[in-house]
Amino acid sequence: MKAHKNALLLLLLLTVVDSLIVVSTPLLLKKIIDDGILKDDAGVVTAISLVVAGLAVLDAFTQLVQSYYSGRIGQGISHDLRVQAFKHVQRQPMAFFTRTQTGLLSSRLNGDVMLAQQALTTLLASATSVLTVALVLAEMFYLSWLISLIAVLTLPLFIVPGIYVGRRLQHYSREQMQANGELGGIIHERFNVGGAMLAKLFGRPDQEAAAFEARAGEVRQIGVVWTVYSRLSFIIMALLASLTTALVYGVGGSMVLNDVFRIGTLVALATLLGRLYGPITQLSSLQSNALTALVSFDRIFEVLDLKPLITERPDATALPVPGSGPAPEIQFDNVSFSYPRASEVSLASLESNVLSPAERAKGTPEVLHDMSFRVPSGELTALVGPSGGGKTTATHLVSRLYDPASGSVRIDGHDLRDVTLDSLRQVVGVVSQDAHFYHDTIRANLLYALPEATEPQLLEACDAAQIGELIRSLPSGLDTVVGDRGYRLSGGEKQRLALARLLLKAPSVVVLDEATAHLDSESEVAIQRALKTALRDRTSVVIAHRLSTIREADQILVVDGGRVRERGTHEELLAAGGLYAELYHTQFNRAGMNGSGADAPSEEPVLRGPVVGGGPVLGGGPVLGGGLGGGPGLGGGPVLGGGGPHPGRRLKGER
Ligand SMILES: Nc1ncnc2c1ncn2[C@@H]1O[C@H](COP(=O)(O)OP(=O)(O)OP(=O)(O)O)[C@@H](O)[C@H]1O
Repeated sequence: MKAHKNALLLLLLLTVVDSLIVVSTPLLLKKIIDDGILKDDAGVVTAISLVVAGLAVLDAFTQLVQSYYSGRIGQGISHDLRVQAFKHVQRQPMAFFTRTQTGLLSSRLNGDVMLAQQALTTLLASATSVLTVALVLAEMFYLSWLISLIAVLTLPLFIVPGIYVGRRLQHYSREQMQANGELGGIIHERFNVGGAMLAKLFGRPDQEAAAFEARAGEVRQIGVVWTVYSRLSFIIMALLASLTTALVYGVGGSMVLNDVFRIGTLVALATLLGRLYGPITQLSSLQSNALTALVSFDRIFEVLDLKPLITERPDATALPVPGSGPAPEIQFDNVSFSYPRASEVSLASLESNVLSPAERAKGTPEVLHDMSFRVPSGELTALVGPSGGGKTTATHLVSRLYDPASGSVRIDGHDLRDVTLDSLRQVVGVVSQDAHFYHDTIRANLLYALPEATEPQLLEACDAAQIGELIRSLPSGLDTVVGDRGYRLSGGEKQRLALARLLLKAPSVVVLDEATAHLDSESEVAIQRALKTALRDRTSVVIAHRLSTIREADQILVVDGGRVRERGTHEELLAAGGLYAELYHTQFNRAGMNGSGADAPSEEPVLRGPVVGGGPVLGGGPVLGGGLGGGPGLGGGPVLGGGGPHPGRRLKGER
């Protein structure tokens, strides 16, 4: 508000000028009639008419400038709010985004800000009416107290319905906003690429359309009631204004006949009355506008008041920049963790399936229990284990998407809660299984990691990630647009592009969720090569699904039930004959159905060579590309060659 102080002062000044013009015109009209027309003085009539015309033009100009400034203030405040809310939501933890429905959030950040701004602009305009009303009433009392009293006595008839209608409007505004937000949420969820695909494969379009229509019907219903209420106040006021004008002419006319005052005074009073109802009408909607603004501000501040769960300490220190020394080591010290409860991280009104407050406050079960391990500098630690064991959760703690409930996660001895978020982001690079890309060019998506990267740097990273040749073969090269969420790239291409993005960022710690089933064998080979480059000299934690990666690991952690059950190298763990050995045998036996024995030493770890599909998968998902040890495996025969692109090929979906 401070930033808009000057504009506000100017607006106030313009309001004074406008109000003075409004009250001076009726006095001039009185003079034209009483001193000009009634006294047959053409000079007075002409002169004063010209002054009235001049004032009318000045008034029009004043009002124009007034609306510019009130608009500027309203828009300025909404701009500040919008930007502040965006930055605030950026700071929210992942848990906020996993719970929040995007459509509702976007309606909050867009729709509510817009409504608040509209209401605020109208409010500013009508607040200026207060001065006009005061001056008009003062002048009316000066001209005739009786007629003014009649006018004042009618005021409650205007204000009472205004208050009632305002309350109803507030109620329906809130309902309308919520319903619109939910409608937006359905559209967003059903029509983003993932949702659209799911609906095509599993959905029942007729039922979905019917459900949507029912929801849209509710929006229509609320909209109709809202429109009626918003018109109602104006209709009542227009009616009352007409009735009182008739009354004033009736009473005032007989006063003129009885020589209480002259006709000029009656015309001045009638004109003033006309000028009174305009601002009063505006003032009576002031309340409903104020309420609308309040509702919207309330909804925006509800978001702004949500404290981010992950924050940076004021005295946080920066981790050493990548490349300034050996890669740091990672340490988990007695880490226990449970996902935050709903009430801690999100707002009930932004979730589609609203839980009761008691359910929202209920604690969630512990997912990681007293987990301790060390990933030495520059080494690779593979996390394996059954699905739901806590591998992904553990990796989330390394990039501080969440904080542990007890114990600590350290990078080079620094507790992550004590380091700056910015430096942590520089040090830790993450590649998830289903890497996300913005609906933009490949170039823009890569530059997201390193905005100052040159074209040769971009291509170099792409080459190292085994995707350079493919990109060069595309008609638009780096300027090819990847579809929404990268849907025009194959799974393997996406992971390689994600690796190129990681290489550009050049973090010293890499957290990687290895791709599982959706890769063709060609991609597998390319990915493994790319991985080799990406992980070299970096401290890495990999949720490993391929035996080749697992065998490359300096250390394997078998994570099950939120605990590290076993640790060691592939050979050590096999020899120990525990859970790892069991997983290995069952998975491998499954992969090598065509006769490769459980311990067949034949599969070549892909990380080491250009050839060969995969081995068995530990910890989830079927295997693509069979092991060399026997037969084709689950997903196809072994592959030779480096997985390069076919010349001139196009992206998925391109014609
Ligand atoms: N956002 C979340 N909120 C609440 N619980 C969660 C959340 N994400 C995961 N969990 C729970 O945490 C436990 C561990 O899940 P996690 O994803 O870490 O397992 P995982 O070992 O990575 O499994 P997978 O191999 O299938 O990916 C599971 O019981 C899961 O249901």
